[in-house]
Amino acid sequence: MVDIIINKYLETQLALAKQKQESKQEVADLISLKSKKAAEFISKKQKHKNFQGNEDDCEQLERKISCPQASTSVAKHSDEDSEYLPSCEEDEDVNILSSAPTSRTKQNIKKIIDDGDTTLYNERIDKWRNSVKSSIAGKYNGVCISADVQYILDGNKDYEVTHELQNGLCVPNYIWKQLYKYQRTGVKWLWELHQVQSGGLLGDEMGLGKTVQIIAFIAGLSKTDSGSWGGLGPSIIVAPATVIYQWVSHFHYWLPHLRVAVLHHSGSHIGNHNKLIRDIYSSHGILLITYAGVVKYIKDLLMKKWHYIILDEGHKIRNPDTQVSKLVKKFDTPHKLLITGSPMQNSLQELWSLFDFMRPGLLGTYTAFMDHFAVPITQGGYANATEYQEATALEIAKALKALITPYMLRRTKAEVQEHILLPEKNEQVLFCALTKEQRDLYMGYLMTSTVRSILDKDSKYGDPLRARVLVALSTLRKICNHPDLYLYEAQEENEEIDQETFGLWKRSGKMSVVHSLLKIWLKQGHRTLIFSQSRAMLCLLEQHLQNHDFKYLKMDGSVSVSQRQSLIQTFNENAEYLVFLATTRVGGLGVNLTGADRVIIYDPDWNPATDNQAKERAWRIGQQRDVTVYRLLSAGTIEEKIYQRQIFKNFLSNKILIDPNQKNVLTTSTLQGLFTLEDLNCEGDTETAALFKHTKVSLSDKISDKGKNNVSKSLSFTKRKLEEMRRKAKEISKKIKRDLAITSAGQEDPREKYKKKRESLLNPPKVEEPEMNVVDDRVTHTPFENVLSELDIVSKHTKKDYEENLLKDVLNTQDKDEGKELKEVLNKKDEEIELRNKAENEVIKSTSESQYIEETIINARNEKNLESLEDNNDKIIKSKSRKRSYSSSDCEIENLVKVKRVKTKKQKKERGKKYSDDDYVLNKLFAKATVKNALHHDVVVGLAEKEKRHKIQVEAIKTAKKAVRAIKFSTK
Ligand SMILES: Nc1ncnc2c1ncn2[C@@H]1O[C@H](COP(=O)(O)OP(=O)(O)OP(=O)(O)O)[C@@H](O)[C@H]1O
Repeated sequence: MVDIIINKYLETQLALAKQKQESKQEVADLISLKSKKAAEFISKKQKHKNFQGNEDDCEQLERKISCPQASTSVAKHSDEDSEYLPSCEEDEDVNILSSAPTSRTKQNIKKIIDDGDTTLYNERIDKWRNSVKSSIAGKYNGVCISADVQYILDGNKDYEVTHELQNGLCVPNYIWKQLYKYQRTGVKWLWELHQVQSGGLLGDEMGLGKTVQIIAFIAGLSKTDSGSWGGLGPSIIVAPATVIYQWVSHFHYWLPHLRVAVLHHSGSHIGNHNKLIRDIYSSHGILLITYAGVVKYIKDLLMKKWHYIILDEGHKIRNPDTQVSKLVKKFDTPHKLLITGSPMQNSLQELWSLFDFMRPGLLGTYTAFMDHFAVPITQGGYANATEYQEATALEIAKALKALITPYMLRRTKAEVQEHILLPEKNEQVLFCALTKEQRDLYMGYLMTSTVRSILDKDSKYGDPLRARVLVALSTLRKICNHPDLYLYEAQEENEEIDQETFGLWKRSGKMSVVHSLLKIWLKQGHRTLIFSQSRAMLCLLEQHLQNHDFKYLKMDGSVSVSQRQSLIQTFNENAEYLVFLATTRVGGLGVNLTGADRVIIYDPDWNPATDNQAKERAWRIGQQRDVTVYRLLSAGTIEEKIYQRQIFKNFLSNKILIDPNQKNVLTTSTLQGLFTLEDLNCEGDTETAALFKHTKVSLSDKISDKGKNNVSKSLSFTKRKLEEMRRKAKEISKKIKRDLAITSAGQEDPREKYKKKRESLLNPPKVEEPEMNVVDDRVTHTPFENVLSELDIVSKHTKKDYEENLLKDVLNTQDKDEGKELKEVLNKKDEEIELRNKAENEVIKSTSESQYIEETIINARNEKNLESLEDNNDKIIKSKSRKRSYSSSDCEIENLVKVKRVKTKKQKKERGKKYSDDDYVLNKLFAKATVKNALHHDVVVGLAEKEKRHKIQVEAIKTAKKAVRAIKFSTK
């Protein structure tokens, strides 16, 4: 009877598997009707909508989910949050110039005041002088703290003395002495350029103090009587809006006597801007201006001859065709400096544009450069390049590097680590599973007419392909972030949203990861920066933080420029704020956010530099704690493709800036490839994880290995005790056999029989392809298998639960009569199981004991004051009877058979010590199956294989020489 039922069950399962296989081909039918309808509806709506005009949506969304900080009177800014579209050149305050400064943050944030207003400037100077006087007299008045005042307070007498460089630049001692060695080299290099009347590019990695080096150099100029200006002449610094006030505060600290005014509506100057330009010009001060400001005031600025023009985050002019790039090149001075930590981001033409500003002609004309340098280097960079192309690319890259090296100074953090002693940084890419809802929406959207029209070569749609592709990609990215960012578009204007479920973290794979991370980090005492491309996503994250009582600050394009720096300072100085939310474009550039030691990059940008800039906000001089960066990617989606694109771009810039020998592993991607949802491969890897297998973080291995090592090293039972344990295990094993023999006398061992059946159920004939589930079996099984090997007998208990579940499943799949029969069988089975339980419990007891013993010994090994393992073992054995049960209710995660270990308080504490915070976090994420794979980002981007010697090398060198000749010729 049992046989028949089980056979029937098997047949049903096979039929189900077959059905599944068939239905996979018609995946459309699997998609929930609601999602499909929504996808079509939104797709239609998008056709009538300008794909960039989603600022209004964002404002509305903020109001609808009633973020308390959202004000209804917020001025509309089209800021840098270009919401998922490839990076553009716009400055972030293009529209802010004409609008009144507004803020949605209710925190009491103090504004930083520039020297635009003459009276305020004079007041500041008076305060500073008094502070200097009082500190010299040993009675510091506590009013103004600047570098020189601090220097005096530190007991230094030579605050007025300067350090003279070769050929006369005199840098005040109080600055010079505080510079790191490599920063002094930087100042010397700037002075050399100055003497040969040349511009240059200071390209040190983010956070190495480029601002400080520039200020030290300016301080030197202001103290040096040389050149036609007799020292420092009036100068302009152009910077992104967010960092304008950071410059002000740096100048006020390092060089307090200098007048520094902001030409922006947020500045302290009131009235005609020409008056401010005149004032600053005549006082040989510094005029700070945004990139958008340059466009606005260019005529008035060009009326005067300036001593220096310095572009901070100068990569803003990387596109030679933008208005601002063309305008900044019009300033008539040889002293042009460009500062950026990301000199090359997407393509080689960017490098040309930067050099065209500060060293015009060095790289020839644009066309010559593209033809002879950019094209061969890029071509040779693809994985499918011929050997000749590769060799040529290498030689030309070397030649280019040699050309630019004298005018570009770039040091990496690794190179100067011995000076700055930065803490460790751990950067990983986490591949997060989509939720079922996201997956359905994603697949649904891939089948809409919008996507079909893109992929259909004979499409009759009239609008340009690029625009349609951008709309579609942006939609897919929204789904990856949170289903509601997408579904929201389907709502009518006045429709109220369901406050209960709207933006719920559980509905998004990546948000679930953020939720887990924040919970753990709160306990571990970390503070976090979260960057997203999109203001709308930030809104959902904000709502989540409010719902969970996280204290946070938020900075996006709607925060007024004058308050951004104060907001940053508030976060850095005030540990009660646990999270700083920012859009990547506003908060990710140029600012110091060292108050945080954890960074989450929620969604990837097409431009790797944007994400790199963002993560560098925390890992920079001033950071005291180890930093961990997590880049979140939705597995199998467009986000993986974006990440791959980032890697290629990184490779390209590394080839020029670091090592021309760098080799690429990526091929070009097709349009079709962008519009797919990739499944995991047979090894459970996402596409990118498979490509960069060697960079994978395999935490489960790490932990189990650690465990194993510890166990093997720490097994120091006495011979007598080991014998005792072996004897006990044998007894138990005999008892089990006896019990089973009684229950199945004369029959084939039902346990064996059932085991066989179960095996065939668990491993049915290969008709079914692995399907990518919300919970990733493979990831969850890996740790499980590792645990199995360690806890062989214990795992049987959990396997047994699985068997029971399988049988229960049968009840749901059969019709009623069969169900009755099955119930009877199940009851019988239950009896068998109960009997077996009894027997196995004995085994489990002993195993849980030995497990407990093992763990305690591992922990005990780490104790400094461990008396003796012998004594400890005795104690453990005495207390063993108290710690023994494993129950199926311990299984917390869907599809995951998890063995919960029994832990004492002491063990928990020790465990914390044993694994780092990051290991613990990843372990949790893997266990929850929200993360499928993790890669070490640094290893992925730093792929530097040793170049093979090619026979055609000589030929390549010749071509490179020709290219250099062509460039030179083109400028004549
Ligand atoms: N010699 C120094 N002494 C003390 N602090 C320093 C020194 N050099 C740099 N710093 C501090 O290090 C931090 C980073 O410096 P800065 O903002 O100049 O870096 P950056 O290279 O311009 O970064 P980014 O490229 O991100 O704009 C700042 O807080 C700065 O005050």
